[in-house]
Amino acid sequence: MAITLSNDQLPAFAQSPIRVGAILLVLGVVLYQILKRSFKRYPCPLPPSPPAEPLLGHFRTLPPENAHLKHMEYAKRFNSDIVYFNVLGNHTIVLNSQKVANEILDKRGANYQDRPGFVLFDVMGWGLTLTFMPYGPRFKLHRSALQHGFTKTAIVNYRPIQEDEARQAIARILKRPTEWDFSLRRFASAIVLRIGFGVTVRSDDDPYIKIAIDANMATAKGGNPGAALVDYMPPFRFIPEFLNFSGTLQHARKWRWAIKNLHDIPFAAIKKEFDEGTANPSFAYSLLSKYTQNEEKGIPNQLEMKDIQGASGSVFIAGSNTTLATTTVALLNIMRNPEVFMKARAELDRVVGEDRLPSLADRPNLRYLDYVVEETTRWRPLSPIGIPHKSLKDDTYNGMFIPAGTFVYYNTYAMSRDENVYKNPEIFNPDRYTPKEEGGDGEPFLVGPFGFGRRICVGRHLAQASVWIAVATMIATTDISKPVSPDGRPIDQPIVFSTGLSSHPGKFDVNFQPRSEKATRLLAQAVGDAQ
Ligand code: HEM
Repeated sequence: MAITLSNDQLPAFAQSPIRVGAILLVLGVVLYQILKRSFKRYPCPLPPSPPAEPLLGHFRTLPPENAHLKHMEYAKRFNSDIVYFNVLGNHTIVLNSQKVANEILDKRGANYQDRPGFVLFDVMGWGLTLTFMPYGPRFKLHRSALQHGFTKTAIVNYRPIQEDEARQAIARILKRPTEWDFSLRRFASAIVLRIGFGVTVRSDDDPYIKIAIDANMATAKGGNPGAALVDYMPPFRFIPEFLNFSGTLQHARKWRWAIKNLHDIPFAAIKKEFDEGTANPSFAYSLLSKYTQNEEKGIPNQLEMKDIQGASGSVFIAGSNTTLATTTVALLNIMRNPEVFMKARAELDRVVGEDRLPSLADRPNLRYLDYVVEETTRWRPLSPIGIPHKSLKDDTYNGMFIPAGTFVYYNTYAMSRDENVYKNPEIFNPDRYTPKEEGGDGEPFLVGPFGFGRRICVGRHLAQASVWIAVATMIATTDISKPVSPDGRPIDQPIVFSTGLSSHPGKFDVNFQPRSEKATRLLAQAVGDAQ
């Protein structure tokens, strides 16, 4: 018996013949690409991989959640620290050890400095953002400008900003302890807005905070970079809206305004102040100065105005949520491990004393606090399987073939749990880095949390300094412990980490108490009337 469906019984996408045609066309092109890549012959075997399905390859094998854990299992099962996947015809490898990540991404970095196309993020308005930029002349210009702007030496200029924002944040936490997460969010956003664009956040309801929240939300809801349908089918980005059945592409188009605001509003403010000669020093300021000097000398500018705007926006998007999540993980561990808290405070008291607040100039003398920050990024790397690189040319490693265009993920989480390197890796233990000559285990710092090779995080020194000063100021002025139940027992809270390309801890409660009247006075003097 034939079943006939009326038009309104069909799913929405099937009600328009043009839509159906467009979908079939997209599917046809995808199919062609999958077949073309899947049946290609290579000079030597690809790295080991689990069984694949026809056409889909490993599309359904790759776990959408907690991928780092599944990849650790695969590495064990195949006894190989490189595992291969074919995702809809795209070659993908996952590097599961520090050694292989160094060999491939560091030592052969020139070949692995491309990125997969982050088309959705481009549509959203992040096209001039280094993190999502493919290898090419524009990448080189942005990379060089940002690398130069955030060297260990260059960031010394930003210390007063970091110290000021850390003190303001801790003073606010002591006033409104239950809103500690908002204070840390404001801290992380304010630092990158001040350093990136030279604009200052003056209150909790400052319009810049709203701009930052909107931009972060729009970006987070875009899903994982490189994982949307349009990332696999770039021409699909031009599809007219009435044919657009992709929720993520609809979202990206709808929220472009938020990313545009983030680029336009702070930049217009700094540009005006720059022209009037009243701008504060910032990354945008230094690029604008260079631009003007070149113009005056008649030297052609390689970075156009829109590049300066994009590169300053990169500082915000790459530096705000990352710094927030890392500071939050540090706080979580300080709360859970009273012995770490007491040891860090004893070190601060010994070196800084109680008559002033710690500053970044004290950092070389406060080694244990450095270990706390290093242990934070090892214990819970922000990007458990990294932000993927892409290879430019065919390569062979240990008899395994890595075709040009392969997406390369690095499993930093697996590296952080490598028992050949880290004893009891689940334990948060900053002392693991104490040198052997001093009776410690002399375990190495983990470099993977900030990536590898020619795409390594350009803001890593700045980020570590921001987390460090927040933690130092917190420990010096505030007693931090677990909340207690009505019968006086400390409450252990289960913490859920979000999964995806970056992993953030969910909200938890903390018992914050002022350490002493003196400490509170020092904070109040330092922040003045800032709220
Ligand atoms: C604790 C905080 C941070 C963490 C954990 C972090 C981590 C990372 C990671 C894993 C990558 C990818 C590296 C790779 O692909 O190999 C990256 C890239 C990047 N980070 Fe950070 N980051 C942090 C803070 C910052 C800050 C404050 C800035 C500001 C300047 C920044 C700017 C960038 C940029 C521009 C890139 C893209 C580099 C490229 O693609 O060439 N990051 N970061």
